[in-house]
Amino acid sequence: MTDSALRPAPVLASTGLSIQFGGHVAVNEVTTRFDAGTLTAIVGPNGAGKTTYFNLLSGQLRSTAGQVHFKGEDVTRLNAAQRTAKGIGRAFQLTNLFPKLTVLENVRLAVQSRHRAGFNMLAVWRSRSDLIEQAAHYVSQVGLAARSGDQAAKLPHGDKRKLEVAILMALEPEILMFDEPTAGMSVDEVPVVLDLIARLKKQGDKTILLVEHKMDVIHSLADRIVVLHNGRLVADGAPAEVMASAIVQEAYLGARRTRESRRERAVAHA
Ligand SMILES: Nc1ncnc2c1ncn2[C@@H]1O[C@H](COP(=O)(O)OP(=O)(O)OP(=O)(O)O)[C@@H](O)[C@H]1O
Repeated sequence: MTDSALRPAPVLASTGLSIQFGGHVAVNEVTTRFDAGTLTAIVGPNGAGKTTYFNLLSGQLRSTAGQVHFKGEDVTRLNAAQRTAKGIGRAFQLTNLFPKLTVLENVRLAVQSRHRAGFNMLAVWRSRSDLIEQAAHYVSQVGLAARSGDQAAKLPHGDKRKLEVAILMALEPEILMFDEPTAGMSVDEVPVVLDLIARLKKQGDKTILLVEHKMDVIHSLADRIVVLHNGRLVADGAPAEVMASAIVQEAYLGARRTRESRRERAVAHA
């Protein structure tokens, strides 16, 4: 029996996935799979196509070629809401918060929408206090219990990002996608969100995709790294192996080194 015959079916897979904006191919025939219970970091230089690839997986963008499969089902033609209902959840950078509602109300709406998405008729009879209790659980998991009654709009940036994570958790998706979850956070806020992602990973039943620039974050969390460069997948494997590969040194670290050496030269000349 071959290895692939022994391997369980992936939770999410892309096959030849591509998108073109005018003459520019932002994601170019990306074929890969994401297995249950793993955390994959998607890395690459600025403009490599990471966010666009995320948009194609979650349905925010329609591909110009290729397919997306979720648990074996072709979801390529489904829109973002339909994919969310199936279990592909994505934390949005502040765009899915209701600014006038409180922290708890925002999360409660996510809990409610999950019950409706499952066509759970019992949900109709579910008491309001039950929904609130569930919402409060997620709010406290992200460390926002003290801010439950605050309006989302009035939260500092870091707390808004935590609220996004609470909303995502409340949807209880099988796949959790985070696009630079700590971007714009202060140094003391970063560990809270990373700890949350680490805890989600420890549960073992979630498939997590993470676009991240911070190498220390990737090293501490990722089981696997996928590298995009100019829209193409150029490396895919265990973190140590991928980071040591010549193509990554060239495509990703090379770009960073060039910036660093430019900075060093500037300092030397100063
Ligand atoms: N809607 C769009 N229309 C035209 N070009 C786009 C669009 N979205 C992305 N692009 C282009 O596609 C390429 C990939 O962009 P993308 O944002 O996916 O890169 P990224 O790897 O996420 O970059 P960063 O790390 O800077 O966020 C870039 O050249 C970008 O300018």
